[in-house]
Amino acid sequence: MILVGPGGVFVIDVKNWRSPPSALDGRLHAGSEDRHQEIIKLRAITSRVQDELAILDMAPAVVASVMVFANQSVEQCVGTVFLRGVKEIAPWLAALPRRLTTPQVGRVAVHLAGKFPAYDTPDLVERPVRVDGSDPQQQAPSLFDVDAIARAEQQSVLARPIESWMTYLHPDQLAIVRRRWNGPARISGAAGTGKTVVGLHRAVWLAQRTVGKILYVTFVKNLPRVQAQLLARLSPAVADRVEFCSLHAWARSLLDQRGVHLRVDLAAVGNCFSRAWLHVGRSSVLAELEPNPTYWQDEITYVIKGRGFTELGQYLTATRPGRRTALRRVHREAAWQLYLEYERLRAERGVHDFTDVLTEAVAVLRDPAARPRYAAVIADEVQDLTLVGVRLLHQLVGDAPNGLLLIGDGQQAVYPGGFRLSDAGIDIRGGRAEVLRVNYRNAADILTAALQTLDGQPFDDIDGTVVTTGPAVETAYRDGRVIRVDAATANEHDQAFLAAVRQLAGDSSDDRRLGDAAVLCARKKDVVYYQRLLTRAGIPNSNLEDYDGQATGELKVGTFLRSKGLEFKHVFLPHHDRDVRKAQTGSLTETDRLALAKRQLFVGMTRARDVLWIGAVPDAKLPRPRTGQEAAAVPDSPPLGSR
Ligand SMILES: Nc1ncnc2c1ncn2[C@@H]1O[C@H](COP(=O)(O)OP(=O)(O)OP(=O)(O)O)[C@@H](O)[C@H]1O
Repeated sequence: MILVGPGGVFVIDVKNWRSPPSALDGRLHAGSEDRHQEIIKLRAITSRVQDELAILDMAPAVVASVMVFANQSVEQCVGTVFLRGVKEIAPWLAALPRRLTTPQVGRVAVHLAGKFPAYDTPDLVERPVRVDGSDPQQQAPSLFDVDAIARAEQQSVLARPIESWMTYLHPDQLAIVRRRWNGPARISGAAGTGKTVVGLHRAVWLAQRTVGKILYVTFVKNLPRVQAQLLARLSPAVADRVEFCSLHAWARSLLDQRGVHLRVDLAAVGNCFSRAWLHVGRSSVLAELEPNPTYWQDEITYVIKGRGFTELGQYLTATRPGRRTALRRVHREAAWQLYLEYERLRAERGVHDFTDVLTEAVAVLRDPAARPRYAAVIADEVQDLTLVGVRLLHQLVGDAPNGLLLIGDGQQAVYPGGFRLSDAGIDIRGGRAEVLRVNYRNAADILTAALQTLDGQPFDDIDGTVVTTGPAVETAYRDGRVIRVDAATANEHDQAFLAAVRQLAGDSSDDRRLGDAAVLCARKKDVVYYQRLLTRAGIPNSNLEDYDGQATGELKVGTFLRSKGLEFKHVFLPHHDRDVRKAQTGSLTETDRLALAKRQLFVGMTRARDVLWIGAVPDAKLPRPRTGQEAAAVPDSPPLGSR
């Protein structure tokens, strides 16, 4: 039976077993008898229904398999199949959040009725008879608990409605979700084109067709929580089959399980770098090229260690994707000396940085027996991983069909440096590079303003090409606006900012408008500053680091980096251009600093769906560029891979 309702489409198989159903080792049993074949048959029909619904652009996640048991009380899952007793089924269906409107239910039902014609059944006239002659209609217990269904319906009404993308996809998105690749694949596309949406649907599709776990990793540490929430709403049946984790957390847990304990201490490694700079960096040719040691710290993190170089020869001949400042041989030799000194001091202190965690995990996984088994690995925001990180993921599934999926957009790379997939031995040729082109998130004015910030600057793509033109992207039409405030002083700027936030909150008790808004800043210290300012003004706010995707009434405050992959109806960017202006130091590495600051700002701007507020104090004097020595004492970018 196929049931279509507001909660989705359900392929239902009704069983009348004597023994209670149960799941043993992931297989369906009736008492002690293995009846898993029934699950396989049901899944096969579900898959046919999914194929038919793809014609209506409907995502596979909409279709669920359910086995209903007469005479049994059961509420559990076997793989992705729901088992429900006849008493449980109705309240369960009634409680589901609404996915389809009434007209959509009608369209889907008509379409499926045409594809799956009903069996002819003889007209049965049911005439229950009791031997004692009493009227069974009067005495039979009701099939459903009407109160329970009413309570469940109430629950459904209160539940957040399912977003449209959880049900319907663009034909290009849907085709990618269902594609069969014979090796690693990659999805790219400009901001807001639904890359993560496709990644989540793909995870569901894979989970429905495999038995192993799917690993879904990203670089940012708060994003996995949000993505896990989304997947649980998209397809509750597969929620425990998909493991969401940041790459570093995953690698650390792997090392812990294998008994390899590293002492990751960011303050200590930062100190090791500062000392290494004082010993061998600041008196070298490096300081002439760029006196701010942060640039060289990044060179070690993202280029030398991030790409896993172990010999000077490798570094001397390497191209440096993501960094355009030309380094001559003397500079590379000096950077290598700085790296060696840093490593010496680090080893002396017995501390490790984040890259060490990934490098060590790669070493552990060289032994195939040490590799955890995954049916597939999906990496989101892949442009922010280092080469070592991508190698680690590739080790887990190799070139298996549908094994590795890399999702990302080089234009949104927020860390310096980069890599090419070919350096990781990953080949995506042969129709395994997909591009998405419709932006669903940003109002057209917001996207235009964000692209103007980038000013057409080229960026290095992980496929090894340099992209020099803006992305070909259409916006799905939506109203929205960009509000620009140029203030004369910082105080005036902040007053305008607070007035805009207050206006958003209004005087109403509806705190949802604040809850779907964020204040994004380039630096952590600005986050602290704006949280204080908001708190003093009595505006409820919370740090984006603590956000897990659950709706709250608080205004979120965080850095551009923490906002990766997220989106809000309203976004405020106080002093939005400060880092871009600061990057224009006139130093020889200005191109790299400027490109990075612009990409980070671009990420912040493209988090806004409807309204983007951007403040600036155009005439503000910026602090003079620091000398190498001062900067060494106060690192101004994430220390050696802090996330
Ligand atoms: N088919 C769709 N129908 C309706 N909305 C969609 C669709 N696909 C995506 N969206 C909307 O676009 C938003 C952006 O999608 P998503 O976060 O997946 O984009 P992205 O390409 O990963 O973005 P970014 O790279 O900027 O983080 C989603 O939250 C969703 O609201």
